[in-house]
Order: sequence, then C-alpha cells, then structure tokens
Amino acid sequence: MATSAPRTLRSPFLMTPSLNSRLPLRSAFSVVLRTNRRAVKPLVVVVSAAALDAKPTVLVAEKLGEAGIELLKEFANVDCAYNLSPEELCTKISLCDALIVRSGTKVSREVFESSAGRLKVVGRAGVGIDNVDLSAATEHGCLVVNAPTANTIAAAEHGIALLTAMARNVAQADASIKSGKWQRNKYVGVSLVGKTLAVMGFGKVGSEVARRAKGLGMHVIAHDPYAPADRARAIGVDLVSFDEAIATADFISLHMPLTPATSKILNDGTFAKMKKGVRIVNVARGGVIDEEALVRALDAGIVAQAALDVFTQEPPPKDSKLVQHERVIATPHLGASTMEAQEGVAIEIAEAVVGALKGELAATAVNAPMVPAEVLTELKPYVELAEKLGRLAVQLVAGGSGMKTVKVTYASARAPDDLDTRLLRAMITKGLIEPISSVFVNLVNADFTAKQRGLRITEERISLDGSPETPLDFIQVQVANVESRFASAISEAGEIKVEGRVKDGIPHLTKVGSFEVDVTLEGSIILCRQVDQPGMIGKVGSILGEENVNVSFMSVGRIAPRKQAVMAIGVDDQPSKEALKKIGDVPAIEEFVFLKL
Ligand SMILES: NC(=O)C1=CN([C@@H]2O[C@H](COP(=O)(O)OP(=O)(O)OC[C@H]3O[C@@H](n4cnc5c(N)ncnc54)[C@H](O)[C@@H]3O)[C@@H](O)[C@H]2O)C=CC1
Ligand SMILES: O=C(O)C(=O)COP(=O)(O)O
Repeated sequence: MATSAPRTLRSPFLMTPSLNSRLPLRSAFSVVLRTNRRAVKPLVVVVSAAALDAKPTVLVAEKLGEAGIELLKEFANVDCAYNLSPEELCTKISLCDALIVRSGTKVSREVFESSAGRLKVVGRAGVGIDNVDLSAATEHGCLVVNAPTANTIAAAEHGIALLTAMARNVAQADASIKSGKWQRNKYVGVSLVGKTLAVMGFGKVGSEVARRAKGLGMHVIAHDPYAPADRARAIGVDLVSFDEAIATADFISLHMPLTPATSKILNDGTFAKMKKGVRIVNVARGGVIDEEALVRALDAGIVAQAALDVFTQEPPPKDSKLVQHERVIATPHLGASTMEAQEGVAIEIAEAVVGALKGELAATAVNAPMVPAEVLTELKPYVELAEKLGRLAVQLVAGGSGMKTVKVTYASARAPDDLDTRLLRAMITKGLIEPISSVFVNLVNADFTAKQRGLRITEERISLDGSPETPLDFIQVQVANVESRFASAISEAGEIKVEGRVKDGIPHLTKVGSFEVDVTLEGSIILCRQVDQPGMIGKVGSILGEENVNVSFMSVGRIAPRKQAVMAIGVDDQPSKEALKKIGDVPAIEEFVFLKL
C-alpha cells in the first residue's frame, strides 16, 4: 500500500504525529512501512511520495525572498513563474501541489477547479487573504495558510511613514523641489503632537501603529469590535465606538481586514460624520474605502489629506482621480516591502507550506481548525477509530434508505473544553462519505461536504467519572431513520448503532446495535447473527480456512445463552462470494454482512 498510493498526494492534513517534520524523510518513511497495516490511509501518502522522490511541485507566483525559495527546494520542485495571466495560472496549476502568492495574484474559484484536486495548499506570503477565494479552497479540500506575523512591523512603520510624510507634505514638496521650485509657503504642514489618532482595527499592525503614535505624542483611540479592552489599555489606548472614533479623530489610520463587513466602511455617510479637515491613512486594503466618496470628501474639504498604500484595483488606473489628487500621497502597496519583512515572510510561508505538504496541521491555517501537535499525538488512535466507525456505519445502511442524520456520542471523563472533537468529527464524516462517493474528505472540507450532502452530524457528550488519563472511553455513531443491511445493527432506539473503543492504542469495535462484540478494526469484518449454539465459530472458521482467508479476531455477543448472538469476525483478506454464500447457508445463521474498513 505504501508503494501504490504515493503519487496521489491526497490528504496532507491528517498524518500520524510520528511523521513529524523533524524526522528525516527516510526514517519517516520506514515508520510508515512499519505501521502501515493499521495506518489510516491518507496519513501515509505525502511522505511516501517524498521517499520515492516523487517530489511535490510548488508554484511560486510572486516574488518571494530567497531564503524561502531555498527552504522550499529542500522538499519540493519549485517553479517560480511571475506575472502569470489568470489563464496561464489555471493551466499551470493542474501540475502543482502548492501555490504561493502575495497580494497581486487572484486565487479564484477557477484556479481550484482547474487544479482538479491536485492543489493541496495555497500559501499567502503575507497577511491579507482577500485575494484567495476561501470558500472555493475549502470546498476543494485545499488548505490555505498565511504568514501573519513577519510583516507586522513593516506595515506599521509604513503607516507611520505615511502619517508623518502626509502631515508635512514630504512627497509633494519633494516633487516640487525636483522640478526646480522652492515653495516654502505652499508646504506648511500640521503637527502630530497632541492630535487624536483613531486606529481602526486594533490587531497586530494597528496596535504597533498605536504604540508608535503614542511615542510621537499623539492621543490615540481605537475602534475594533473584537479587540480585548485590556490589551488596548495596556498601551494607553481607549477602545471606542466606530462613530466616536471617526467623529473625534484628527487622523484616522485603517488596519482592519477587507471583509464583507468592512468593505467601503468609509463612505459618503461616514465621511459626513468626520471632523472637517480629517486626515486619513490606509495601509490595510483599498476596498475598505469607497474611493469615489473619498475623492468627493477631499474636494468638499471634509478630508484634508489622504495617504494611501492600497487601492481597490491594483495597480490603480493611470488616470485615477484619487491617486492624481494633489492632497493625496500614494505608494504602490509597499507596506510589507522591507528586506527584513520579505525575508521573514518568505521563511514563514515556506515552512507552513512544506509542513502542510508533509501532512502537519498548520499553525497558520486560515480555513481549518488548528490542532496542536500534542493533542494530535494523543488523539491519533481515536482519529483512526472515528473514521472506521464512520465507514462501518455507512456500510450498514441499506441501499436507497438515505442517510440524513448522524449522531456521534463521545464518552469521556475529560472536561468538555479539554477535548477538541473537530478532528474526530471530520474523520467520522470522512468515513461516512468516502465509501459512498467520489468526494475526497479531509479536515478542511469535512463540514462543508457533509452540509452539501444534506448530512446533519450532531455531537453529544457523556461525562464519565474517573481518571481522565485517556481522552475518550468510547465513541458511538448512530444513523437515524434508515433501514439496515444487517437488522441486528439497529439498536433499541431504532437507529443503526456502532460503538468503538481504543484498547492498547488499537481501535476496537465493541458494540453493534444492542450486541456487545470485540474485534480489532483492521482488515475487514464479517458480522453474523445466529442462534447461539456450540460449534458456530468452528463452522464459519473452517469455511474461511478452506479459502485461505486469515481470521484475525472473532468475538460473539449474545443476548442470553442459546438465544440470538452476533458474531464479529475480523478477516485479513476478502473472502470470495462463494465463501460468503456458504457462511450464509449455515442453517443457524439468520443474517450476515461483509464490511470493508
Ligand atoms: N499594506 C501592506 O502591505 C500590508 C497590509 N496589511 C493589512 O493590514 C490589515 C491588518 O493586518 P494585521 O494587523 O496583521 O491583521 P490582524 O488580524 O492582526 O488585525 C486586524 C484587526 O481588525 C479587526 N477588525 C475586524 N473587523 C473590524 C471592523 N469591522 N472594524 C474594526 N476592526 C475590525 C480585527 O478584530 C483585528 O483585531 C489587513 O488588512 C492586512 O491585509 C498587513 C500587512 C501589510
Ligand atoms: O500582508 C499583507 O496583507 C499585505 O498587504 C502585503 O502584501 P504583499 O505581500 O506585499 O503583496
């Protein structure tokens, strides 16, 4: 299996924690081979590919610092192709496992569609991911990671550079002197000290701008609906409402992301509420300002000056009234463009992309839950159990009866906030959906895929007493309102029910319907309902033995002696149709089903 799967590079986000990036590839590969029999299928593939030298291909579509390129080359084939047209990008992407962009490339739905499932990770070498269609990425199971920290200081410094340059007309005066003029009276500026600066968006960049503006002697207020007040207070900044911020500020500096909620947040209506003569800095995204409204506000004298690094359309049209406005200074999206920031961003994104291609859960994932490595290590056998229970449950559903509602129950002695079940839910979803469709499910697209198929997965906890040494006692998967191919899998409550536990690190099936069984979840399973009587195990065992099918485990769960019983038989190989028929023909066997894991 390790040699048949490698080139598919299917699921990079769920891997055995032992295959960690710190392991050299060769030793990681041997871990895979040793544990292969029980490994959840997709956990293996990326590393196997590397071990066989089927290196993944990373397309770097915008200029990235050399240190990042070098890091990528250690693991992947790197194709640096800049200034691609949207069509060229769509053509190239079908040959790539990862794509790295900055703000200048639109990663549209067409890009994901054109990749036909090969693209596993998009790395945004910077903060803003408004140029990436996140819904499309998620729907295609493609992880999006960004580099959220390395350019913070650069952007904050550029904000301050624009603020001070604007206040003192540095750009206009420079152009004037270079054209041979000496206009000292024309370029009298305004002072910053004692003025009120409203920082809109008190995140990483906004708070660094605030800190620096305090150093310039400004009175700093901030608006951010999600920022904690104590973080603001710690640097002497008051958090205020949007209206208060824009109405009291002499200077407004924008530092929020571009989202549907912040799009054109500065518009005719909001400009009308500002102090006459306000000055605006934007190093966030052009789209947070209605640019035509800004031109009107400049012409009406509401806005005295604006300093802009970002534009709705980049580059802006040559005849842009805004850029050409004499009271506007502009830079071509240079906020992150320092040597230091570009080096840092390149390393940050290269590490995140390589990590994702190796199958690690990225710490900077934008469209997937982040699961810390130690949690992953602990949950590993439960992750396997979860997927296999999902696989069993769906195979027990009778064809045509549909599957709309699945209830998952986790029994645990852990406090609810000490057990993150998102990974388990994703794996149950994977197990439920993959056997009945061509869709590939991973942590990124599990919830979306379930929703798209009209499958409602509810989760419930049973709180157990006792020592919470292991994260879970058992997991139960129940499928409601369906008929079963194996009537005994229907519980008293009328639902298909399978339950499993981890014993000595190995997932076991421990309940089917109302019957207690105990069989390791590996290979395949035959479930038989029979009238409990001596010799049954021998009879079925010898039918399988004649076929050379190795039985790994057998267990019988019965209601009462000599009443009905369910026999669960773990087999390493798939029995022939004839052998299965022979089992069905054993007179005491009332029903049976063969289930692949
Ligand atoms: N010009 C450039 O080259 C650069 C631009 N940026 C842009 O700067 C912006 C901020 O980046 P970071 O500080 O790193 O991000 P961040 O995520 O740390 O901070 C953004 C803050 O905006 C807040 N926010 C969200 N909605 C808001 C709303 N409706 N009103 C007010 N605040 C709101 C969030 O709560 C968060 O605290 C982003 O748009 C980013 O793309 C960042 C780096 C370089
Ligand atoms: O990180 C960001 O959000 C930026 O705007 C920087 O963009 P860039 O990587 O310089 O195209």
